[in-house]
Amino acid sequence: MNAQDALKQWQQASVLPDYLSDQLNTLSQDKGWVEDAFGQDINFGTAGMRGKLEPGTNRINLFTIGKVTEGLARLIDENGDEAKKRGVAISFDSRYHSREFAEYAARVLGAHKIKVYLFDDLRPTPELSFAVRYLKTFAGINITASHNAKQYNGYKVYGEDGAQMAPENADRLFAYAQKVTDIFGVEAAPVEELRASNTLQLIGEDVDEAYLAHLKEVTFDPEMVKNNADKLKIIYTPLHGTGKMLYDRAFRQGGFDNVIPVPSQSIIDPEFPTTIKPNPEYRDVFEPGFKLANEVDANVIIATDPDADRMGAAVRKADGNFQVLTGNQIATLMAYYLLEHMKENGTLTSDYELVTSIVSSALPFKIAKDFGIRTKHVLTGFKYIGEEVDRMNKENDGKFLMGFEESYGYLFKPFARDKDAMQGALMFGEVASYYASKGMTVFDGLQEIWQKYGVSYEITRAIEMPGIGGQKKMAALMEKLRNEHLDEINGTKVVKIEDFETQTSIDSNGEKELTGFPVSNVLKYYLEDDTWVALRPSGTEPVIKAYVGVNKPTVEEAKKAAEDYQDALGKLLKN
Ligand SMILES: O=P(O)(O)OC[C@H]1O[C@H](O)[C@H](O)[C@@H](O)[C@@H]1O
Repeated sequence: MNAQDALKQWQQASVLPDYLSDQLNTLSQDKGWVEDAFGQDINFGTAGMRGKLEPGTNRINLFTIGKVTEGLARLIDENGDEAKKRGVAISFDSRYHSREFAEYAARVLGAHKIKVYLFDDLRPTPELSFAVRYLKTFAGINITASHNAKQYNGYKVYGEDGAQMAPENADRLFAYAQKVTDIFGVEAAPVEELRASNTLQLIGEDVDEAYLAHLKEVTFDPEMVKNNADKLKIIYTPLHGTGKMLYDRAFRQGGFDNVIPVPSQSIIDPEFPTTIKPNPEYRDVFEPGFKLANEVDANVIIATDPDADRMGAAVRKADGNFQVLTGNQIATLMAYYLLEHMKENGTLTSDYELVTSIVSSALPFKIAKDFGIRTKHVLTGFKYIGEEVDRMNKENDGKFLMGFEESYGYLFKPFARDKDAMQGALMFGEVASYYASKGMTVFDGLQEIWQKYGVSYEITRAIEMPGIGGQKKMAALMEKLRNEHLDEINGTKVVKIEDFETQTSIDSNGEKELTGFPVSNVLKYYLEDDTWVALRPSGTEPVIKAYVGVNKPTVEEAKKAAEDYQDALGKLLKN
C-alpha cells in the first residue's frame, strides 16, 4: 500500500481517538510528512521501536503499539501454553501516553489469554528487565523512548533472560506483526475482564523490594562508603522520570546519607521542561544541578535519563568548577576502582571478563588487560552484553566484572540484563566516596589513571538526517565510504578497516574475514597514531554517529586531536 492509500485508510477509520484525528488533520496537509509517516512501517532498531508520537504506520501510536504487541502475542502463542502462562511483564515511563500504551499492550496480550504483570506506576527500564527474570515471564515490554526528546515514545521488548530481545526472536515478532492486515482490527480484551480472571495482575512494591534487595549487591565496599558518608554530598536528578521511584531507598540502603534531589527535575513531567532532550549526554541537563551543588557545596552530580537506564555525572574539580564526564570516563573510573580493590582484597581472578561495545573507549580494555582479566567486544546495543552474560553462565566460562557502552550504559550485577542507571549511580557514588576518603576529587582520580595508562579521549558526534530521505542518505553515505576504502583520515594513515556489514577486515596483509559479530552497518578505522574512528547509522535516532578515540600523552593533545578528527569526519560526511 502506498502512503496516500494508507493515509486514506487512517482518515476513514472510526476508532481514532480525537487527539490522533486532530493531529492527522493538521499534519496531513504536508505531503512530505505523509510520505514519511505512511510510506513505510516503523522498524525495530537497536532498542525495539522508537518514533514520534503521531498518527501513521511509521510512528508510535496506539495502533502501531497494538500491531507489534499482536506480533509478540503470536510469537508467544507459537511457544504454547506454558509460555502463555508465564506471560509478559509490562512497565512504562513518564512520557505522554506511556501508561495508556502499556495498558493497551496488556489488553492485546490478554485477548490471547496471555498472563500479564503490569506495573501500577512508572518504573525504570532495568527494573522491568529484573522483573522478567524475577517473575520468570516469557517476555517483557517497556513503553519508553529512553532519552529522546519529548515528542517521542517507543517500545522495548525483552526476552526471557531479561535482555532486550535478540535479533532472531525480534525478527520473528516483527514478521508476525507484518501479517496483521487491519491495524485497526487488533483485538483487545477489556481490563475489568482481565482483572477478574487474574489474567492481568498489577505489580509494584513487591518487585521494588526484590530489586532493591539485589541493588545492595552492587556496592563493593559498604563499610568504606558508610565510613566516608559525611565526606560526600551527591546531587541527584531523575530528569523528570522513573529514577525518582527508587533512588532515595537505593542510595540510603547503600550507605549514602547525603543525597539531595534537584527539586525542579524531580517532578514527573512528560514535557521534560528543564531540558532540551532529557539525555545525560548533554551538559545543559546539569544546569539546575550545578546551581544547587554550589548552594549546598556538593562534590558530585548524578543524572539518570527518564527510564533510568543511562547515567551521567559531573564532578567538582580542585578549582571548584564542575566537569561533566563522558560515559567512557565514568566507565574507566569504575572499572579501575573495581579492579584495583578486587586485586587488593584477593578476589580478582583471571577469568573475570569486561565487556564493551566496539565504539566505546579502549582505555578500560587496556586497564583490564593490565590486571590480567579477559575482555570482549560486542556490537552497539546492550542486548549483546546481556548475551555475553548468558554465555558466561551457560558455559560456566568466565565471570562478569562489568559491561558498559560509551552511551552512558553500565551493568555490574546481572540480576538486570539491560544497562542499569541505579547500579551505575551506586557504583559511581562508591568511586566518589573512595576518592573523597583520600582527600581527592573524582577528577584527580581520572588524572591519576591517565598518568598511569596514557590519555584516552573520545568524542562522539551525531549528525542529524531525519525522515525517509535521511535514511536513504545515511545508507548511501555508508555505501560510498565502504567502497572508497579510505587510506587516510585528516592526513593520518589508515592501517586497518573493519567492515561489520561485509564482515571483512583489511590491512596491509590483505583481506580477512571478520568473525564473531552479527552483520551490522558499521565501519571502523584504525589509524597509524593509535586512533580509532567508527561510523554507523544510529538504531534509535535519525542520526549518523561518528566516534573518535585517540590516545595521546597529554589531555590537551588528546582533546585537540579528537576534535580535529571529528571536524575532518564532519567534512567527509557532508561531501
Ligand atoms: O547508537 P544507537 O543505535 O542510537 O544506540 C544507542 C543506545 O541506545 C539504547 O540506549 C540502547 O539500549 C543502547 O544499548 C545503545 O547503545
